[in-house]
Amino acid sequence: MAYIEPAPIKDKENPFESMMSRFDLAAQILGISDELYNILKTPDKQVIVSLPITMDDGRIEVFEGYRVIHSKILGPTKGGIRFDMGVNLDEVKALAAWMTWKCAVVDIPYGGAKGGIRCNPRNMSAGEIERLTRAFTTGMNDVFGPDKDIPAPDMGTGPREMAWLMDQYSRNQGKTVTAVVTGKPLFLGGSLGRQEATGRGVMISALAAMEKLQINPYKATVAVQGFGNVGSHAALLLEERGSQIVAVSDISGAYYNEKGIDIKQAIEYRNKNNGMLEGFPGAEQIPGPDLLTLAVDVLVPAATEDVITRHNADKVKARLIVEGANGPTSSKADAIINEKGIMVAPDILANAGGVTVSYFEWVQNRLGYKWTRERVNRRSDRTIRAAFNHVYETSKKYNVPMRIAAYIVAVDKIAKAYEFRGGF
Ligand SMILES: NC(=O)C1=CN([C@@H]2O[C@H](COP(=O)(O)OP(=O)(O)OC[C@H]3O[C@@H](n4cnc5c(N)ncnc54)[C@H](OP(=O)(O)O)[C@@H]3O)[C@@H](O)[C@H]2O)C=CC1
Ligand SMILES: O=C(O)CCC(=O)C(=O)O
Repeated sequence: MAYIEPAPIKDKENPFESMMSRFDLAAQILGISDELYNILKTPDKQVIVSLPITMDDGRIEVFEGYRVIHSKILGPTKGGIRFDMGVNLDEVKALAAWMTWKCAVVDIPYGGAKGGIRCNPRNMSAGEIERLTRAFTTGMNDVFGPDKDIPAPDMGTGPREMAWLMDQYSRNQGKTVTAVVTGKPLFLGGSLGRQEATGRGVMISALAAMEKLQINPYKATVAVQGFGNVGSHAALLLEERGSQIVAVSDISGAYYNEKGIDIKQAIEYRNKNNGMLEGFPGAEQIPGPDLLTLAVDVLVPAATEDVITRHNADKVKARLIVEGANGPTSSKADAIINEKGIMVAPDILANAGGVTVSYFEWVQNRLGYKWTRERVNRRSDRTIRAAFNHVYETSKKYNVPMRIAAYIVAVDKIAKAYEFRGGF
């Protein structure tokens, strides 16, 4: 079947619409039935909880928390929890569906889910964040479970929040249940390698794509948007493989040095500077959005959704985009990026290193055993490389861009699972 660009969406895009337009196209190419299409376009479950929290000044503030279970056809559902002011139901629905596709692309036995709380963790004390995390966990007591739905970190959350979640769930159950959440601190059942796993998967995907494009990683220049868990580890690991990271950014702006940024120095600076790059002396500050249109070989958007849009896609100069973030390219931008011949290692492939090592963490928790860092890295590198090759071959087979190929791989697998399980 010939490749057709996704149908343009009339009004402003939102992440759910962006996700759906790619899913629609993959479903059309695969010729999946209307019945199955209808099942997959609607999440299995959407839960919203109201969370009244006593703030440090004695006021009671009410937050809204979400968990969306997209599909459990391939196993218990998996997906991170985001603390951010932009969290809303449509975003969480898109992120949950992306988890379904992502787990299928890397062939791990999970369905997809995602959660979040609309809040600004930067303006909250550790005590307030802890109370919020515990209240959310209790609110989701019937949703979470090591065989049902297993959360993990995402934007604005990390091992600290996962420890509180594990502790609160365990208190509610009257026993310690480490396997209810992944991305935990090492001494509480976390896995070696999970912290850097998403960035590592980005690095492995970038190297695999550079090989296809015949870009020498030792001569490649890279710009990385977002300097949190994913962006900073991706930058460090690509630098270690010989590439020159010429720009990094966070919410304070972008930092550019044509001779290359010392990423270890940037990480140390950020860690001492309240988590921010602001004032970083190793580079010149430029406006944040300019990072996306720099003349580099590789662009790694690793911050948030819809940063490459129809408004700036024609100005992107990179030959390769490796998506560390979920949904950084809007579906309207896809057409422009494809027209320009830019290869995209899509989010549901390139950032799947995180959920892959989360799966290894869950396996270790259930075995009551600890793997070495080498074993974790070896297995996750192998998983991402195999997934990359599968998606690349699929893109050749159907003559479609890598993103649509990744959706085809995922939707095909899930369609078969529904067909074989039946029971409707
Ligand atoms: N953590 C994980 O394992 C996984 C994460 N992802 C995805 O990767 C992305 C980043 O997540 P993660 O690294 O965990 O989140 P973090 O909260 O650790 O980091 C987010 C980073 O992005 C920056 N940022 C946010 N908005 C912008 C913006 N508009 N322009 C530039 N920088 C911005 C933040 O800056 P500041 O600190 O100044 O606010 C911060 O540096 C998300 O899309 C997430 O869903 C995907 C797979 C797994
Ligand atoms: O590690 C996980 O289980 C999920 C990570 C995540 O939320 C993601 O891949 O977007």
